[in-house]
Amino acid sequence: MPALKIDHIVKRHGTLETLSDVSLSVEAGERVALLGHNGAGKTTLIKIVLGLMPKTAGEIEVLGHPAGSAAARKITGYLPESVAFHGALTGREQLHHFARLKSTPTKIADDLLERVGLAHAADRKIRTYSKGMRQRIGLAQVVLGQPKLAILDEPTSGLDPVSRHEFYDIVEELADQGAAVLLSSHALTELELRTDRIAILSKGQLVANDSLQQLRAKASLPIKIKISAARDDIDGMKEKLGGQRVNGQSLELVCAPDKKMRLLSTITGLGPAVKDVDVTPASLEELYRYFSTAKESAK
Ligand SMILES: Nc1ncnc2c1ncn2[C@@H]1O[C@H](COP(=O)(O)OP(=O)(O)OP(=O)(O)O)[C@@H](O)[C@H]1O
Repeated sequence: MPALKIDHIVKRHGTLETLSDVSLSVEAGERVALLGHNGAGKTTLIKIVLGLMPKTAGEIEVLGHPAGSAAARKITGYLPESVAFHGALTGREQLHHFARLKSTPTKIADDLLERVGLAHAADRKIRTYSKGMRQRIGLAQVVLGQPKLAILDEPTSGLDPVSRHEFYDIVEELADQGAAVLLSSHALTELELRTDRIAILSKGQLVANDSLQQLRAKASLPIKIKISAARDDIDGMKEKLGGQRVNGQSLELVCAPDKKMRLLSTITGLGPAVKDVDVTPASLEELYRYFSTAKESAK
């Protein structure tokens, strides 16, 4: 049984259909990124999963429990996009409060403050915290309940690169402990390595739902190959291989994925004339653009 099963969900606001027949599952231990333009329907879907907004049609289950039921809420952790805490409480007091609500020993909350890098500020009022520090309290609050499903809405917006990295380490630990993670974000580059599957919503429809590797195979977007020449014979190399000359000593080629191995074998055949080769497959950003616009251009 998947930890989260979203089955043919439809949401209408009056005549406006914001989710059209969306189906998506997340397994225990899996990290799924939910992507989409502004207004694509991500927050609407998340609110329905949490039971905060009624659906028009379809079913959602969290480990077999209906979305929004007490049993589903008990095993779900949620970090909203703009997390708000009581500014007059210290980080420790706030987390102890959550621990009591979740019937968890406060010692675990203290350990988590350390884990999210807030031990030094634990006894300061939250109103003195930066956005990143508040996000860390938010993540600690999610981890505290040992959720079976963690839903993180734009969790890293406003975080610096180091904090983002540490944030994803904790998300990974959560998944390693068996939680299913559904994470909405616009920060595509960081998601490439830190999620197992990518789901793309476009105008309320799920237009992609696969691993990065599978999405690359389906889109079959061109691959970039950059060759650095060992000697000053880049023009000779360009004559043999084609492509564009860049930065004096390098050549950039673009090829279809199924032509890659043949081209690489031609390049290695040039022997010591080639100093280095970089192969860059389609990035998540390029795939995202491809899948979120493919539907529109097909119309
Ligand atoms: N209560 C509501 N009444 C009417 N329309 C709504 C309501 N809530 C959301 N919508 C519409 O539903 C669509 C999806 O909105 P949603 O907030 O889910 O998008 P999103 O993908 O989360 O966008 P963002 O990345 O900007 O947060 C938008 O067109 C929005 O205007």
